Amino acid sequence: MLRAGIIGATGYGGVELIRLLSMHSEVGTPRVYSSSSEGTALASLFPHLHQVELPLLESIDVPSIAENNDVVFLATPAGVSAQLTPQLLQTNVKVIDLSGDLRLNSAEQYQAWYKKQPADAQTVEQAVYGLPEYNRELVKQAQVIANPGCYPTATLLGLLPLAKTDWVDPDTWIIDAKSGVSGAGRGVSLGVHYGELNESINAYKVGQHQHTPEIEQVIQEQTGKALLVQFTPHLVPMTRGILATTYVKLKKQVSAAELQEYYESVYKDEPFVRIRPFGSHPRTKEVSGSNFCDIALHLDERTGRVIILSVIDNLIKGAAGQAIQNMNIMCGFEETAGLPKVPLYP
Ligand SMILES: NC(=O)C1=CN([C@@H]2O[C@H](COP(=O)(O)OP(=O)(O)OC[C@H]3O[C@@H](n4cnc5c(N)ncnc54)[C@H](OP(=O)(O)O)[C@@H]3O)[C@@H](O)[C@H]2O)C=CC1
Ligand SMILES: CC(=O)N[C@@H](CCC(=O)OP(=O)(O)O)C(=O)O
Repeated sequence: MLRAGIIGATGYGGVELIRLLSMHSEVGTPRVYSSSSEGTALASLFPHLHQVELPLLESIDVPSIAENNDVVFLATPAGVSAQLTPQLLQTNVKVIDLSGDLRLNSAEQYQAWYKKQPADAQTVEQAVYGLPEYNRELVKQAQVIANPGCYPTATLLGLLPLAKTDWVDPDTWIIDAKSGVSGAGRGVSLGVHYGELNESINAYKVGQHQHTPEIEQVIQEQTGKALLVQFTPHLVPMTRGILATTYVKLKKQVSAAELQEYYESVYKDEPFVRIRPFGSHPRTKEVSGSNFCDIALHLDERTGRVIILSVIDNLIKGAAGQAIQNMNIMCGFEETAGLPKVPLYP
């Protein structure tokens, strides 16, 4: 059995990793690590985990973590992986980082968008961006994965097929995305207070969200074109889910049938991307609890724009599920192992 450890096990990403790993036939009972609750039983903090067999939370001691695990997930806030991952990589352990610390190639970009000290250049260079649909071969060989951000996952899976064609004007990408509040993690702040959030919707970090350079970097890597995207995230009063609505201007005439056929062919062998009928309206509820990204295409002939709708569960395809998908690929397991086959509904 694979030995897996989770640092940041008391957060939303961490407990979702525990839930999914508990259903994985190739992985043993994970070890769980905490910077604040050493010696505590996780089930005393999370009663829903009551029957899951787990050891007590352990402190974060790198030599002991490396000795006792084959794979370590970091479900920790920005800044932590930049410190821990270089130490973990001195050993044979594989690392899957759910935070944004290892995603941006440029230290200047990381500092500018995350306002934190970047990881050392060698660690960042070693990290493979874990979007399996586009980087599967690199993920297979990787020792360290930068698990993609939740908004970039939904956005890039929707946008990349079209970005790779010469059908669109690359300077016209606009992404309008909405997230449930679990995207902000378990920590409390005024913005995620029930009374502030319920029956309300707001944009935030307009023109300043840290996932903007991540989306631009991956488009450039995948298409060779450097470009700027307009990305606006919104907070909506639901627990889970992201809907990304992406707009781009066509520069060639393309029919609805061509678009649909093209997307279906790009993703035909992908276990976690489902192309919906042309002109449909995927709901976050229809992927909730699963590792699916559902995508629907629209064409507005009046304005000459394609509109791409993509939905994911931010905690699964946007975080813990994609991390396990990456682990499966790195370890030679079935890519779908441990990941729910049917979403929760309603
Ligand atoms: N929520 C989501 O939908 C997504 C989250 N992410 C990213 O994944 C990471 C985890 O997110 P999420 O689980 O939501 O966050 P949470 O805030 O829910 O949990 C983070 C955990 O990190 C631990 N932690 C805090 N400070 C430190 C520290 N200095 N050193 C070590 N551990 C620390 C805490 O546990 P303890 O006090 O026990 O150590 C805490 O429970 C973040 O980087 C986030 O941006 C990425 C995609 C989606
Ligand atoms: C709703 C909400 O607040 N979402 C978070 C998701 C970002 C995240 O998870 O951050 P990294 O992936 O970059 O670490 C946000 O917008 O900051």
